[in-house]
Amino acid sequence: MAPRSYNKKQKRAMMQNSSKEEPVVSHPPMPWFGMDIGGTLCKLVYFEPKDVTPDEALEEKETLKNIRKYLTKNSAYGKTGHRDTHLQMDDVYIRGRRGTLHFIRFPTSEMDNFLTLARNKGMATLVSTVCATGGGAYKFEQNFKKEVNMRLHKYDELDSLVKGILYVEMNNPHECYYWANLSDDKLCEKREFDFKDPYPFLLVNIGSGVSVLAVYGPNNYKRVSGTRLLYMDSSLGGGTFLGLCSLLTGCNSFDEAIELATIGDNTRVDKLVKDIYGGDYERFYLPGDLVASSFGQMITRERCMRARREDLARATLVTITNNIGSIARMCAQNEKINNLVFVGNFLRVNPIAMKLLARAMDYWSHGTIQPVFLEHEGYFGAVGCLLEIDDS
Ligand SMILES: Nc1ncnc2c1ncn2[C@@H]1O[C@H](COP(=O)(O)OP(=O)(O)OP(=O)(O)O)[C@@H](O)[C@H]1O
Ligand SMILES: CC(C)(CO)[C@@H](O)C(=O)NCCC(=O)O
Repeated sequence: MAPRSYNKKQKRAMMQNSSKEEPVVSHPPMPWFGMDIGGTLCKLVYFEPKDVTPDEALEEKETLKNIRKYLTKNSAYGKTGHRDTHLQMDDVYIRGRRGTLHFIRFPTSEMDNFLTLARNKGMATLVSTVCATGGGAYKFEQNFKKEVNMRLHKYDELDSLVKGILYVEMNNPHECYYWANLSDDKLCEKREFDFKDPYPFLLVNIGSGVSVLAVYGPNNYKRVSGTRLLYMDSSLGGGTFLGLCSLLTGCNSFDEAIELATIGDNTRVDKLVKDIYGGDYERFYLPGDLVASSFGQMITRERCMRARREDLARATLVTITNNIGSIARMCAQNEKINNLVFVGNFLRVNPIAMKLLARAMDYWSHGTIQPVFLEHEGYFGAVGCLLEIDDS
């Protein structure tokens, strides 16, 4: 992958929706939202126009003004809604309009409360359509119609994911990074990565479940992993981690699970090669520190009593992450693709998992695979479907 050689302005001109030659089109009415309603989290991307003309401002309905103020002045909405202010993207173009992208998330289980709030804020009085993707775009379609008089324009989640990644990467020079100095935890750090000429790349989306895509070009990809395909079953994902961790530790949130895992020690829970061999299994080059059996120590009462909540959280994180890493590696081998990109909210506030994945790829590929991570982790589907906004 060669060094980045185009500047912000050139990149904008390259964007499909902001070409100067493109005829002026009429846009759907504001507000413009993209929603990715996933199995665990609902991601909402809001485009705030910054090029509003005085005439437009005069015409703007009071409700719309209030909604804009509510969304952009707060960073917490109720008990569970959050705006990720550190991810905000200013000065971006969508369909020739200049504005700011705001990134908001809330648990999908709170959908009823979200719809009630949206209705109370007057959304139902705005004749509006929302671009939506993810399974929830289908599951909650009628609720949107009934509660807030909104028609959902549904888009496929994997199309939106790829589209969103390409758009965000084009508009944010600091989007991609990798982990350098993996062998030394003290020196291990994030470094910017150049994403120019990335094709083909294997895209591993770790949400509630895991989807693996082989991406050959902007509009050319295939889903290579899933239960319906013979050689891979990826039903362990971020949801499995959170589910198991909640059961085992009694934690109440993903953030708490990660905090516990950060101070935990999985070797008090897992059985290592050295627990079995007393050292390395030299004949087959298995180092003593390798996990031979995840949770393998938890077979005696005494060991179970000694394992702390944080150790259980760490062991759960290591088990699930390594499993996902193996699937990614096998897919990469099968598809003969060396560029790997990991996304999805499982990686949110989760450097442990990212470094584990990076180390696993490095180890198994003998240094030929260097996985890339993206700052906007789980928001690409929502961005991608927002870009679909059209006159329909
Ligand atoms: N605040 C959070 N609450 C719950 N889970 C979180 C949170 N932050 C990160 N996660 C992790 O992210 C995962 C969800 O990721 P993501 O939002 O990408 O997927 P999703 O769209 O909900 O799922 P799917 O695409 O499979 O339908 C959870 O399973 C959990 O592991
Ligand atoms: C079902 C989806 C696509 C929803 O985003 C995702 O959770 C997933 O890819 N799960 C893995 C399902 C499988 O094993 O094919």
